[in-house]
This record gives sequence, structure tokens and C-alpha cells, in this order.
Amino acid sequence: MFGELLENVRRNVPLVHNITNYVTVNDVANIILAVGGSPIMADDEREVAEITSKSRALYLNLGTLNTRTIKSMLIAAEEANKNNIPVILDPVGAGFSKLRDEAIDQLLGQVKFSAIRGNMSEIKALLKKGSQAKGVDVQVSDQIGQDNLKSCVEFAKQAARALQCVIAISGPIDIVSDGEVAYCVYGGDKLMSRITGTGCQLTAMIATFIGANPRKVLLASVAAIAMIDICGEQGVRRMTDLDGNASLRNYIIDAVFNLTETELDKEARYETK
Ligand SMILES: Nc1ncnc2c1ncn2[C@@H]1O[C@H](COP(=O)(O)OP(=O)(O)OP(=O)(O)O)[C@@H](O)[C@H]1O
Ligand SMILES: Cc1ncsc1CCO
Ligand SMILES: [Mg+2]
Repeated sequence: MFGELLENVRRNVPLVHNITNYVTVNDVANIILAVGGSPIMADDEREVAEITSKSRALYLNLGTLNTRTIKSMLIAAEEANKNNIPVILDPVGAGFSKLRDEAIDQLLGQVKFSAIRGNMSEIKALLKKGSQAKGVDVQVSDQIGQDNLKSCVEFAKQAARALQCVIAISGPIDIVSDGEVAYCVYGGDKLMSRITGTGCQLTAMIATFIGANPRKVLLASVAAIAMIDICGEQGVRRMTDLDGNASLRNYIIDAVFNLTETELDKEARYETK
């Protein structure tokens, strides 16, 4: 099932327009290429509408948002919505500053999103559910685990209904929901959180999968998550004693590049709730 969605990515090579942060911009471009898409980064307000209109998906990442890029995001998203081009949001650092929260309110008020992916602290902040945001990383007390899985699943469903789009919450277990059903995706490795930008890359992969499979937003999101989780594990297995987060970052990108459709189908670990 997921293999077919990956095949569509590799066959259609969807162009993904990214307005993203300057920390992980190169990683985002490379992961989109690795999975089989084609990235373009552009954030000047004078060209974003034109570029979005020629793209298959628009990815907005709030990591280093500023007055200029917030305006560009709103212009690009309006164009996307007008042309039925899916818009995907990564609300990096939601709940951690007034600027971020104001920008999020504006975006949620004006834009129809296909999917939003964040860590639990960020998604809680979107719903104003007392997030204890800690910079761009998840607050430990917000983290999804086996012990609180049931309530996290309920929360994900509630969030998807409230925000009227697919919600993906990453962590030791990833949860994806459209408000009706929730997929719990297993895998990954805790070392992935020691690399900056695995989350940004994951959201970029979700955008790429949705770009190639616009009528299967939920499954496309699950497929992207299953894929990065498998590739995160493969990357960790490849590490030697001398390797750290820099090598792991590259190993994960390489694993995404090399993962076949059959392997994705065979190795994806998930259950529906
Ligand atoms: N403890 C963990 N165990 C297994 N996988 C993990 C763990 N923590 C994160 N991951 C995986 O890492 C990927 C990124 O998720 P994470 O929640 O760290 O994103 P993030 O906080 O937005 O990261 P960033 O903002 O640095 O890009 C996901 O695929 C997730 O499954
Ligand atoms: C570290 C960092 N700061 C703003 S964006 C970003 C990348 C990970 O989200
Ligand atoms: Mg993040």
C-alpha cells in the first residue's frame, strides 16, 4: 500500500515549493531529492505566488520565521488554496514566542492546510492546550509513549477535527489522524532527535508524498513517517563508534534514497486505532 504511494513520488517527481528555515534548508532539499521529489526554495514575496502555482505542494516551516517570510507564506498559501495545491505546515517552536503564535493564528485563520506535522509540544500549542514548549524540541513531559498512547491518540483525533486537516505528531511513537482514524507508527530511534531537522525533513517528505498523492493525504502522511522511521533505524545501524549526529544525518538521507517500494511495504510498522 505505501509502496504504491512511494512509486507515485518517484514516477511523478513532484515539485515541492518550500518556505523554510535557514537552519535545515539544505537537509530539507536533500531529503526531498532522496525520496524522489524535486525541491525549490523561494521566499521573496514578489515570486512566491508564481512558484507555488507551478508546484505540486507548498511546504511552510516556521523555524526561522520573520516579518518578511510570514508575509510570503500568506501570499503563497493563498495562491495554493486558489489552485487546489496542498499546503503542509511545520509549526516549529509553536507556543514559544508571541511572534510564532501570532503568525500561527494568522495562518490557521486564512489558510486551508492539508496536513500539519509537529512534535507534541507544538501541536498542543496550536490547540492552546497548555504546551510547555521548550524551544524547537519537545518538552519531555509532552512526549508520546506507550503509557500515555491512548490519550495521545484521542488528542490527535481531536486536533485533526479542530484544525480540519491531517495531523501528524512525531515522537518515539508517531501518531497521524484525519479526525476519524489514527495510525500509530512505530520505529525510528531516539538518536534522531539529536540531529537538528529530522522533523523538518519528515514534514518535507510528507509534503512530497502528498504532492504525488493529493487524494490520499492521510495515507501519504503515514507512508512518509513509516519511511523516515525505517531509514532512521537503518542509519543508526550503520553508525560506527566514531560517528555522531553529523554522520547519522547523512546516513538517513542515503537510506531514504535507497529504500525500495517493496522494503517500505515490508518494513512499515503501524497499527490503526
Ligand atoms: N525517542 C524517539 N524514538 C524513536 N524515534 C524518534 C524519537 N524521537 C524522535 N523520533 C523520530 O524522529 C523524527 C523527527 O521527530 P521529532 O519529534 O524529533 O521532530 P522535531 O522535534 O520537530 O525535530 P526538529 O524540529 O529538530 O526538526 C520522527 O520520525 C520521529 O519518529
Ligand atoms: C534549531 C532551529 N531553530 C530554529 S529552526 C531550527 C531547526 C529545527 O527545527
Ligand atoms: Mg520541529
